[in-house]
Amino acid sequence: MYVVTGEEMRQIDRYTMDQIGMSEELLMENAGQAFVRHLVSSLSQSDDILVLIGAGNNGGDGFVIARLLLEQGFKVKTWVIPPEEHIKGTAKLHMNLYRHCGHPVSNYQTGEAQFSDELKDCSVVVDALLGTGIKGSLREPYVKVIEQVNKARKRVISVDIPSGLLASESGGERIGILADETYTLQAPKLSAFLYPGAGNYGELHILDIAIPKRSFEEVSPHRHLITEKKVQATLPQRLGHIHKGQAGRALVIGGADTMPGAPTLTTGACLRAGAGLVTTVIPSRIKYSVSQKITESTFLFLKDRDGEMTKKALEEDIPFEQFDGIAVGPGLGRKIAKSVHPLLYGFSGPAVIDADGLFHMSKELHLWSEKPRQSPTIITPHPGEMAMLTGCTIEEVEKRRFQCSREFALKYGVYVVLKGPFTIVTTPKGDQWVNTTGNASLAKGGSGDVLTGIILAFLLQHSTVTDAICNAVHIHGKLADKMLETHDIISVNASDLILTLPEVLKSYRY
Ligand SMILES: NC(=O)C1=CN([C@@H]2O[C@H](COP(=O)(O)OP(=O)(O)OC[C@H]3O[C@@H](n4cnc5c(N)ncnc54)[C@H](O)[C@@H]3O)[C@@H](O)[C@H]2O)[C@H](O)CC1
Ligand SMILES: [K+]
Repeated sequence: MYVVTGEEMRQIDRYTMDQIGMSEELLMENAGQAFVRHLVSSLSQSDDILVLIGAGNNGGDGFVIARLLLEQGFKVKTWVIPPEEHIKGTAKLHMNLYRHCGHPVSNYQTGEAQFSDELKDCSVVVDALLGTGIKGSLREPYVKVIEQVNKARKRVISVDIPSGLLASESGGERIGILADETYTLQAPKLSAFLYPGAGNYGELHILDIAIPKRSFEEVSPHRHLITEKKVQATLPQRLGHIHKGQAGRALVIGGADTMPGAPTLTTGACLRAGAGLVTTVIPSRIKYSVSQKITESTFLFLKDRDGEMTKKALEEDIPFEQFDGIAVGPGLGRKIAKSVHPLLYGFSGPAVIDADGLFHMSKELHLWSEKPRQSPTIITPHPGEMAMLTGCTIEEVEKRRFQCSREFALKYGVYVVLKGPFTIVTTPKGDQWVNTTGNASLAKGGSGDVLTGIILAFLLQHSTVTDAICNAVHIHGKLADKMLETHDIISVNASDLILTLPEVLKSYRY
């Protein structure tokens, strides 16, 4: 499943029409058919449905939807919002088809007062005002109508995208329909995953309107959705004759006097996610508090200063060659200078850099561009850490989540896991994967440490790095979703996620 910009969707449509030979009329009919097929089970014959039609092809979809609903006996009022003569091309063709069936159209331009009354009295609004063709700031009469719809607090269902939003941008101050559900056509658009606009989408559904795979392959968008099906098919298997060394020897480096919990969580998650052996490297001074909490890992206690492991101890006292993969950073501390590149450069396995590890990395980026690692490096920044790494503000990172992480991944040859609602995984070649699991309970200290542990464990058990990371991100979100079945959203702790791993992983087995 691809994730596309408005421009890519236009190219895909063009290819489908010009090269495959499917007409726009057919695609529009398919869009309306698919929309109605999915919607009818949640509608009742007593619903009063208002279909709002704009000037472009999104409005054309609206005419198909209105016709099909009327033919099935639903009560539908169809409102054309711009002057009717603005409706052209394929949308006009479907308007005529609708009219030829004997169905009536109301015009907002001549019936504003009646529109307000009907909006007040309806139970469902179908938003077919504007789709991916919108440019620049929203013009009248759309601004007024959208504000009115948002105030009316009806069940609102948007066609393709909530009208007013741009397909590829985050929304910001834009006025847009606040939908309860959005039925997007064939492939989700970027703005479905970029806040604040993503909040306008409501529940996102993806409709198959029969655009062939070939059209997508020709345009080849580099973004994909992480799907449950793919995760299920690629989760690590454990063979009967395997021994613990073959399930991956993991090294977790982190912790400081003020942060003993972070490496504890990473280690716990790494064990629960299947690593065969885990060694936790922490400063001597927290050895009792951490080792008491983890039964199954072994430890290396390093010399510390000001409660943190020293640069010298990190570089000289760890037998890196004994391990298959590393996670460095959780609770590592920032008080004294450390360097991540020399630790990892000669290491032959995958390495995950998180939290304070990213802080130290941000001070030595020249090293990473001069000497990229041969083995996979995975960084797991939240937007604040991404801002630190790129020199952008957090707002800029949030607005340009896809671009920002891709630019960084390409420049430094690393995998980037940009965390947040809809975490984006980017490969060093620039392919991107968007995650849709998880919820706001993860906005709590420690949840990132758990993710790092799962990523490390999966890296040691999967045959491809991208699958390992995508599956870890997906399962981590799923843990939070599972927790909400029994816990309130504000009271899920990071350690609860680790306890939920066995049940969630089991539910993914065939
Ligand atoms: N994806 C597909 O395969 C299919 C998509 N369909 C639908 O088509 C729309 C895109 O249609 P398009 O005609 O390009 O654009 P819109 O309907 O979004 O609107 C264009 C319309 O809006 C006016 N306009 C532009 N900018 C503004 C603005 N800032 N303020 C007000 N008005 C604006 C412009 O003048 C045009 O008149 C897609 O989303 C799908 O819903 C096909 O139906 C099936 C195939
Ligand atoms: K719309």
